[in-house]
Amino acid sequence: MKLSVIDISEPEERILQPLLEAAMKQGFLLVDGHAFTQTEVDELFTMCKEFFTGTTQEEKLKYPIDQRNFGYSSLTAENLNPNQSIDYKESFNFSQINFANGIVNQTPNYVLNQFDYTNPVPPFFTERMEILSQIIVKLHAQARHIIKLLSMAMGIEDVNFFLKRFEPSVPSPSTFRILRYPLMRPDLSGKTDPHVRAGAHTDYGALTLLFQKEGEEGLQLQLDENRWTDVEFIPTKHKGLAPPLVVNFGDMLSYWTNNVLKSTLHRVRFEPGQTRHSDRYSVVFFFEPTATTKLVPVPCQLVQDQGAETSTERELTSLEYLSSRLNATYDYT
Ligand SMILES: O=C(O)CCC(=O)C(=O)O
Ligand SMILES: [Fe+2]
Repeated sequence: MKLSVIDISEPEERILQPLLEAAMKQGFLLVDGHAFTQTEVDELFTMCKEFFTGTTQEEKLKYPIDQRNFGYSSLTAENLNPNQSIDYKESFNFSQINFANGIVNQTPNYVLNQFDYTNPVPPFFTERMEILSQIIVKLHAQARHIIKLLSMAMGIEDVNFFLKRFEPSVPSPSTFRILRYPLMRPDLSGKTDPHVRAGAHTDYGALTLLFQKEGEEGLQLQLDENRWTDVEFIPTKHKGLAPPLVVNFGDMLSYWTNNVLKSTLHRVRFEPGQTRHSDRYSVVFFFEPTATTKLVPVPCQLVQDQGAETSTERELTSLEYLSSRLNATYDYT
């Protein structure tokens, strides 16, 4: 299936309607005309591969994922859909990011009151922080641009409504994540689908940005009950740019908008007939409102119409919402 492509370098009046439609109907779209060059994305993927394949397991395990969603998660540690499948992927998450400068593990530790736990950043990444920070700052800026377009498309009176709640230097639970899905997987107790790498899930947060890589298909969406479709690769229209970013909407944004914006079920699966010769790498940015943002329904007609019968008394913050979902996923030890 080909997703709608929204070129954010085009005039707003041309893209707002298709953007809103994709957000409401598919919950997934591709964003072209972004700020990433092919060269920098290639460099980023090379770095990921070097980290996962060039670091010993002993070293990786010095940075176990913690309650701030920072650190390493080993091959079978996270199960997105434990009833149906066992995931087979390893990842490293960076959180507590100051998006004004892209420095990770830096903003005041907003969960320190609850968990006095601080993973350091592995030397592999501190040595490469300049490239990483540059990418991270850009991802945040791109996500802000997309969410601003969305606020215009949704007809929110204050067009800066979202921008004010996604300030770069205010602490947020946003996370930058790199992943490796191994080509081969062992028979994990014979339980369920051996081709799954990441089980069916919806994302927990607001907006997810994902780099596409040619020849690295595997992401699938569920648009109707029990029908999975592959996200097909689509090249950019701009010379020198990386392919369009895959953008999807998570449960928090759906909740915040009384389900006007769709959070779509997706998974990563290597289909048996596919000619795949190597592991798959993935780089994901989870863009979240600042930690204390209250998720009271977004003030616009579209959302109000939808939520006539739901309470507007909600006081849950962005951090509370996300933490409860993450705590249900990980077994932090
Ligand atoms: O690697 C991918 O293509 C998807 C990853 C994903 O869905 C996630 O990390 O939430
Ligand atoms: Fe996801």
